[in-house]
Amino acid sequence: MSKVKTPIVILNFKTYLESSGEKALELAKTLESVSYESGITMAVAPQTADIFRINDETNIPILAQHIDPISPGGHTGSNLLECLVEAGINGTLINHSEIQMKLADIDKIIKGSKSRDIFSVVCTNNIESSRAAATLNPEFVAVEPPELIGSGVPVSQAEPEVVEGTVNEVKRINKNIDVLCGAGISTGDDMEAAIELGASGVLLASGIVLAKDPKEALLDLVSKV
Ligand SMILES: O=C[C@H](O)COP(=O)(O)O
Repeated sequence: MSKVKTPIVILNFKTYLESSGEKALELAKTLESVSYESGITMAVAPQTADIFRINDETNIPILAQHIDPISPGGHTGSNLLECLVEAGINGTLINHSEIQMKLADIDKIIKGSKSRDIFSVVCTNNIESSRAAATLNPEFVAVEPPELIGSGVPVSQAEPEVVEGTVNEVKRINKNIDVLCGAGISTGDDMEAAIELGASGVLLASGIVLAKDPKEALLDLVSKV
């Protein structure tokens, strides 16, 4: 698998109306334009229903928000890896704080993704869970203290020791794993602080999706990289 160029900004669309349907496509096109203008790698994690169209109409890297640990067959309402690959994903979030998984299932999705050249971003909530995630060899570990998610209080400024400690622990286990940080990130100062703490980028949502002008917010986010 070719290494994803860092620093990277991954925007999780979650299930906000501002990043659903037509607005998901519009936001993906905005990220594609800002990525091209700034030279900074950007990727989107839209809802499953929006993946195919975003892949069809843009060249921005796409992540699934979640992949169910299932094999093809009799399952209803699940996200099957093989189907998401055909829809056009390049990567996947795994174990996001809002849809957590068992360790064995995280391992299964990482292995299945690697075999299909899909990069994995395993979400964790502290240094200890980041250490455990690193032993499974994903491409990325994204540390996000749950209490800061959606708070507008950036982890890189509020809990820098969690970011720095995660970088140190993950790199001790496998120096090839890149660490991202997320939760409350929204400005260029937040991203600059994350990079200074050793992170290779950020995973964010509300600071951009709910911004009055998402393009302006994205340009500010990468203005100090
Ligand atoms: O996936 C993104 C994280 O949950 C952070 O969300 P947030 O940027 O709204 O705090």
